[in-house]
Amino acid sequence: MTFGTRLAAAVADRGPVCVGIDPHAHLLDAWGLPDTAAGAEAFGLEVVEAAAGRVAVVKPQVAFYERHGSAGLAALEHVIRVARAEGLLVLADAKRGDLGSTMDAYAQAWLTPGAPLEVDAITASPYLGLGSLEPALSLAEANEKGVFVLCATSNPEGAGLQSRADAAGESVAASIARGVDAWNVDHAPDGAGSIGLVVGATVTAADFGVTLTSATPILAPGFGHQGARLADLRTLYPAGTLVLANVSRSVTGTRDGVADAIDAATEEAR
Ligand SMILES: O=c1ccn([C@@H]2O[C@H](COP(=O)(O)O)[C@@H](O)[C@H]2O)c(=O)[nH]1
Repeated sequence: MTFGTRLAAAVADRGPVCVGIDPHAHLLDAWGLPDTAAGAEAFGLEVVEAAAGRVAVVKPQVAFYERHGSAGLAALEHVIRVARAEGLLVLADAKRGDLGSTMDAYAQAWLTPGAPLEVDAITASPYLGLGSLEPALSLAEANEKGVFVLCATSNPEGAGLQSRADAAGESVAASIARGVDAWNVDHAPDGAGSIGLVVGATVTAADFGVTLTSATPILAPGFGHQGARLADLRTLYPAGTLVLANVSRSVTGTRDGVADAIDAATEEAR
């Protein structure tokens, strides 16, 4: 079954909340864990335990494991394995992006069955041109995986670049959205696309000239800590779009409160 179809079924079953696994040093400290690979692993496993059966997707932020070197990557591998075994879809926020032949290697690392870091989907950066991501999109399709391409990001610095328009008036973000949508229409005629866009909840897609469609799933970071409200989910994104509403710091602030915070987030999003 394609990633897009699995994602649509999981979101229909468990709702749109995606739980971010971001073991910031200050969170490890608040949880009474060491700022080490072992601490990040324990954090990740506890978040997975709380998320399992509650939400469709978890999103480990790869940077917080990479900062611990090879031990951190081993910890991430373990967290990913346990999450997938628990029936969660795992979207690795790796933001990979490079020229085609290197992009192919990134895709082999993350999107190949049996690879140590195998996940269900990754985030990717189109800064080298959307076409440079093609090897990852093709491998994702062959292996029934997904890729979420940065489009209009939630950070305040993003718009300065992403809203820049070409001579015809099309913004960078709109051109990425159009290209991803065309891929999904071509490759997923049933309408459940496996290639998504990252469109932050702190921005308005229309301000970038971006049209969101039902063919293309959306990863929406920016809820909670960055200021957007889950209660506004349906006004922020058009009806009919499959949206993953990411919450990271706002549900992992206290070690014994993660499950309750996830339940509250799910309720608010509903
Ligand atoms: O546009 C983007 C793309 C990715 N992110 C990532 O999402 C989480 C947000 O964490 P919060 O604690 O919920 O703010 C984090 O991993 C970012 O790197 C984003 O925020 N915006």
